[in-house]
Amino acid sequence: MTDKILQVENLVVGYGGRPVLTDINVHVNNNEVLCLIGHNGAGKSTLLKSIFGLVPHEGGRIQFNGKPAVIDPRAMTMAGMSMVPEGRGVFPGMTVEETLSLGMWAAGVPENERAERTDWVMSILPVMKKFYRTRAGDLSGGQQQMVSIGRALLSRPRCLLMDEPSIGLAPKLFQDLCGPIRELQQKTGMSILLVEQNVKEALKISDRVVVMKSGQMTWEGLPEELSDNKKLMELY
Ligand SMILES: Nc1ncnc2c1ncn2[C@@H]1O[C@H](COP(=O)(O)OP(=O)(O)OP(=O)(O)O)[C@@H](O)[C@H]1O
Repeated sequence: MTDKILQVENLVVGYGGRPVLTDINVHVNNNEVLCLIGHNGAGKSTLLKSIFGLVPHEGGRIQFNGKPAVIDPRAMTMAGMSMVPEGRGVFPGMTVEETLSLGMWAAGVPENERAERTDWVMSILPVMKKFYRTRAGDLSGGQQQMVSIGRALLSRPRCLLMDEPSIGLAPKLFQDLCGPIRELQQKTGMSILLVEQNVKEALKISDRVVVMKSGQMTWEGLPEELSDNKKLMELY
């Protein structure tokens, strides 16, 4: 087993011929939380989408668990990757129970394992039990975010991609979510690639940080190196 669960080399991605990621090199180790930060439009979401097979790349390569990644999110899920998309991606008309069932179907979880998987996710995010039969559209932003994270965990990923989970959440709610996520990551040895604008909270649960600017990686280091706001400003 390689110590790098994910390796991205010389990645080039664009939309309609316009380059967005020009030469990205980044890796995620087994059992670590890597925080990816950068200003709006730097290309963070595009990077996550290309890693998860939602957006094709024009150059470079992505290796996941020692194998080339494919441009097929379902295949990537089967291979052990999962994504919490920006904006949560829950269907307002579906209850939490239905959302999780659909998620398990999409992730190819065998029918006889689905009850146990649901129980496992509920044990990580127990507050979800309270709104299990509520339609996602009737939930608060924080509750919807929990559903989105719960759904991503159902496949028991080895690597979880999270795109700005704090968006639309009160800072306290995001703090409340960070604890169980870090705990789960440490318990399972899962890796997390976390894109976050709430840098202060994100750094608290991260092992390493990369900064992205205009489609390129511009800095890599430890969270404590960014505790000084001045340094952070320089890098942005
Ligand atoms: N589907 C798309 N088609 C065309 N251009 C796109 C598309 N998605 C993103 N872009 C462009 O690619 C660039 C990078 O966007 P991206 O969303 O990856 O950045 P980001 O760092 O995640 O920004 P934010 O923090 O605002 O979410 C932007 O200029 C954006 O307008």
